[in-house]
Amino acid sequence: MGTPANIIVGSHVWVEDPTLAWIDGEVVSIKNNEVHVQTSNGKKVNTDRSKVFPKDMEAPPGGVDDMTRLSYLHEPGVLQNLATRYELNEIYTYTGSILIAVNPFQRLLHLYDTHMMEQYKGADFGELSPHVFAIADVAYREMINEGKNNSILVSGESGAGKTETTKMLMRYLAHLGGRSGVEGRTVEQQVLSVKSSP
Ligand SMILES: Nc1ncnc2c1ncn2[C@@H]1O[C@H](COP(=O)(O)OP(=O)(O)OP(=O)(O)O)[C@@H](O)[C@H]1O
Repeated sequence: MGTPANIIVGSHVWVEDPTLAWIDGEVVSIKNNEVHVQTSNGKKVNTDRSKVFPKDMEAPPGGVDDMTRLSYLHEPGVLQNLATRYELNEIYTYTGSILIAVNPFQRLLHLYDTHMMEQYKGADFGELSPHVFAIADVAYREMINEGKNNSILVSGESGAGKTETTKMLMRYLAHLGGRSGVEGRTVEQQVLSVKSSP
């Protein structure tokens, strides 16, 4: 995460904050490698130039749905984008072909209903809003088209939402399999019952 050299007096920047992780502010002076920043919450911070990151003042108010479109792909930029989207209940964001999911800690039922599954079925990747169904759809289609096994890696720290995400992936894949199966159970019921077995 290199720091661009174009930090000057008046630049809008991000600096580390012990409580908020990052806070935005404006550079008021620079002496050698020490940068003085007036933060938006009224503090004065003196820090090394290498710890000051430019803030994109032209970022769309609702954030971007693919982080490769961020002007600055640094930690505060990424976190700011995720937080902006999260406030709008947009829990999914792409970084290229990778999906980032932020745990909503609430049921967002509209995100996972049958109507939503139907929308993602066969849709070009990136055509619709970032979603776990889009990832499952691409993986499934590649598997069918190339006739090879495929995998989806779900990773994150404890409590991040891996189990929920995996459930949604399996539900979508089972939905694609769609026909009624043995003993009158749908493929979805069969797949989900396999997962919950001890
Ligand atoms: N997409 C989601 N929608 C609604 N709630 C969610 C979602 N993802 C996570 N949660 C909530 O967060 C809780 C923790 O998520 P989950 O069990 O999936 O985490 P995990 O990454 O599998 O954790 P661990 O590694 O500790 O098993 C869930 O019980 C659920 O309440």
